[in-house]
Amino acid sequence: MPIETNFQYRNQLIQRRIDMDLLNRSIPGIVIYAILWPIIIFPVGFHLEHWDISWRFMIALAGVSFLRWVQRQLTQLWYPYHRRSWLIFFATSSFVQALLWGSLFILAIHDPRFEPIRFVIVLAIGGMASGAMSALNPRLWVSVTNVCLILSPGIYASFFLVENYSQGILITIYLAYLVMLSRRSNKEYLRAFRIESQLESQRKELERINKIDPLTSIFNRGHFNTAFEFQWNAGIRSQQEQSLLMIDVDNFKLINDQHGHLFGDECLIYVANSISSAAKRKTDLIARFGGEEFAVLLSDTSLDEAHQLAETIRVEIESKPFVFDGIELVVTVSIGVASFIPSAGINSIQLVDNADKALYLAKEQGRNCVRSYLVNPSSG
Ligand SMILES: Nc1nc2c(ncn2[C@@H]2O[C@H](COP(=O)(O)OP(=O)(O)OP(=O)(O)O)[C@@H](O)[C@H]2O)c(=O)[nH]1
Repeated sequence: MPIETNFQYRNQLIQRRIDMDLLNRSIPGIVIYAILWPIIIFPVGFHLEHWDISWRFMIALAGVSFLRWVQRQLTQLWYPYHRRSWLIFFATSSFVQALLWGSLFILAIHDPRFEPIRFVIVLAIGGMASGAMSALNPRLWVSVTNVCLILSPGIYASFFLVENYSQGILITIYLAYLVMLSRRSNKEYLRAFRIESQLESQRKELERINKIDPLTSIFNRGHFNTAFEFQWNAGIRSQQEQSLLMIDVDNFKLINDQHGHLFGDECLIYVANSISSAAKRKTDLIARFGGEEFAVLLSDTSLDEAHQLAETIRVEIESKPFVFDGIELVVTVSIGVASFIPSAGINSIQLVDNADKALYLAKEQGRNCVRSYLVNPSSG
């Protein structure tokens, strides 16, 4: 993936995670915003005396909560296709609900009909503002706007409708305190989030390093063993033939001795690349098995097909001289091939043993050749 696309993708994942945190943290609010009003008015019988305003607020608050609940249910279908409209709907619906409570705040402060429930409304609004601040914190603009919409109508009513300045100042200080707190917790949230993402990418990198041979950048033996075991067991179910190539560089000790270890290392990289360019199927598992030995596991491949591929690899390596540091060298490999249809009675190690035996035969019979393990391997 190009760096820019990778960055965009990572950024998308981060935005998605933040939005889902926002959604999940706001779920309790969906219920609380809707049920708080009936809890306040029913016990004191406010709805009997002022049924008109009571029912209007009840329907409005429950309606917005219902829409927010519907959005939550549709998130899986909606969010991936149109994140922007999802976020706008989320913010608008929570702002409308905050504004409804803000209007109740004005009424509680200056409308005499609200006298019996004034204290409870103020208490509920104070709690709700601080709850909204922490729940909506993943997006600072959503939490700050929400808190402002809940509390600023109370500030307006205190200063301009009932001229209770100390009350107005108190609510203003409370609002400023919540905004400051909101900024701080948002910073902490993002910091924790960044640390978590860094740890996650470090974990993935470690996992990758654990699987990869640092010299040749193909899989190492540890990963090969795990993947081989997995593929073998899958083969027992599917009854697909599994073939294994064991590839060994010929006279590699001599190459090292004559041209040095650095040259030898580059030579191993060259061989690994040549094998990778010949064994192209996504299911081919290529690994460095040991020093100058490589293994290729081919699933759903017969012995004949594996032998052909081994021959292609051998010819490919032999035909293009390896050049490093001005030195040109013809490198050759010997390859042992073995094949099995996995069954519960056969240990996967048997396939490795057979491929090793065939490799040994190839070395014995002059190197730079391919030998297959048959019932009688010498007939390969
Ligand atoms: N440069 C380098 N050499 C390595 C590495 N791993 C193993 N070797 C060397 O590979 C050589 C393998 O030698 P041998 O096992 O005798 O095999 P060979 O010389 O290839 O002989 P045949 O396999 O019989 O053709 C040893 O000298 C190891 O030190 C490595 O990562 N880099």
